[in-house]
Amino acid sequence: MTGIVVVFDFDKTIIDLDSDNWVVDELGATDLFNQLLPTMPWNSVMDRMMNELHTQGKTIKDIEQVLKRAPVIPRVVPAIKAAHALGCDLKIVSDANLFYIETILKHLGIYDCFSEINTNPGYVDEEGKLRILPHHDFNISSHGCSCNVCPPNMCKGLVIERIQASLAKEGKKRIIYLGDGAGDFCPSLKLKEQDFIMPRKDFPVWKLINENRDLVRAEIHGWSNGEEQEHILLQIIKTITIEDNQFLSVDCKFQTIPINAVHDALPKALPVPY
Ligand SMILES: Cc1ncc(C[n+]2csc(CCOP(=O)(O)O)c2C)c(N)n1
Ligand SMILES: [Mg+2]
Repeated sequence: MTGIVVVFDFDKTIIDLDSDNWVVDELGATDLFNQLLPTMPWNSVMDRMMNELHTQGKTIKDIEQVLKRAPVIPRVVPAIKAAHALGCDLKIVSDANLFYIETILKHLGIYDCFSEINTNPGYVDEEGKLRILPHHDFNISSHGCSCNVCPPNMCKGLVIERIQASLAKEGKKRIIYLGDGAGDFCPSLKLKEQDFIMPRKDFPVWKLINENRDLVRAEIHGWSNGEEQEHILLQIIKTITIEDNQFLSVDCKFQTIPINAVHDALPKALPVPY
């Protein structure tokens, strides 16, 4: 374990579009979706749309097939696998829903790379209908965030604060956060000096961060495409790992390996220290 937590947004950070719009558009329900949107919160529209699609005879299988065709940002899957293999703790924080995210991550073979998915609950009910519920039930109370950007159903900043509170106990030290949307601005403000924010360039979070640079304590590293995302993420992980092991590393022919990794790789019979 590296002591690094990597937090990924999902839509437009792992896949290259908004999963809600993708499902609605691909199943031919765009017009109804657009009619409903001015009348109720996004989250409630999605639940209602799933009800409509079920009534029209669209099955969970149909929805799964559409999700499995969602375009993935190139190089993101190898980047996630590499970050996991390097010992980072990977988590998702997303305003999509659990059913969509689990279906896509399993399809891509990276579901097991993540220790946590924080999102809107999504499950198939006894009638075979997909239900989508808010992460935070705004009918009972507001989540209380005053940043003016978070949607009523989810404040990602509160999720990050909960993750931060658990880090100290687990001995983890630093967060790398990747996101694109306005909802990723609030968690950016919660990150500390030792953390890293990776906003997608020219997307809403990029604009918000640039307008509020003095409020962001974390180091900012923008990315424009999957190749850049992969390169920057792995570079940050390597830099942190080297910093943390600067007195405890050996130079091998091709790369620097932390001494504890070398130790773990040696036969157990060798005397320690060797
Ligand atoms: C005012 C307003 N307009 C639209 C939306 C909905 N919305 C926008 S981006 C997105 C995907 C987020 O997934 P991820 O967090 O994985 O990027 C969703 C569900 C909203 N909540 N508020
Ligand atoms: Mg997003």
